[in-house]
Amino acid sequence: MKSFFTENTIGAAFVAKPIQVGDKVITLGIWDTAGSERYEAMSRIYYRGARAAVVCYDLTDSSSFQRAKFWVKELQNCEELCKIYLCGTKSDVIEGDRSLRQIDYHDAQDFTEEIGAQYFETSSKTGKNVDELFQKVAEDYNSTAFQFMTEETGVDLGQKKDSYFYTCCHNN
Ligand SMILES: Nc1nc2c(ncn2[C@@H]2O[C@H](COP(=O)(O)OP(=O)(O)OP(=O)(O)O)[C@@H](O)[C@H]2O)c(=O)[nH]1
Repeated sequence: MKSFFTENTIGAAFVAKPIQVGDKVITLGIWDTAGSERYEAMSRIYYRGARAAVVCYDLTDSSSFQRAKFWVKELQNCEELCKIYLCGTKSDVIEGDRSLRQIDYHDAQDFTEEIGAQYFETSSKTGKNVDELFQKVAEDYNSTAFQFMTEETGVDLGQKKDSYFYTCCHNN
């Protein structure tokens, strides 16, 4: 998720975010990929091998929810091990005026349950729920790291500090 007031993403932007989980520090490697169709092929490069994906949509724009569904399907088909977090953005806007909400909270939650994901509503403007979302990603990663150890022979993710994951935002 990007900082507030940004240019359109072309390709992807990367940031490393260390997060304290118990007595460990998990450093998330976050790729912020372009949400627009124009950069679809490029976005695919970044989610390969991702352990988590935050698929964002704009709570005030129903077409962005449809687009988020597209990415969810794509991730489910291509990245079996990738845990999905669905994220409705611009919660500050709908808190200011509820009539601007285009996706009902319960509909988003139902969809999230259907796909076995987790749902968050955030604001990049106020920062609301953003830390909570990344904290959850890091905690989930930490608790499944040992499971991956058995699948990836020779790679001890319990010792490895980085977990690479990506976000696909579509707020426009
Ligand atoms: N009020 C409010 N505006 C937001 C929020 N998040 C994004 N915006 C605005 O929405 C517009 C698009 O935001 P971006 O973060 O560039 O959206 P994006 O979907 O990631 O766009 P791409 O990078 O092109 O994929 C910008 O004008 C932002 O300032 C938010 O949480 N609240």
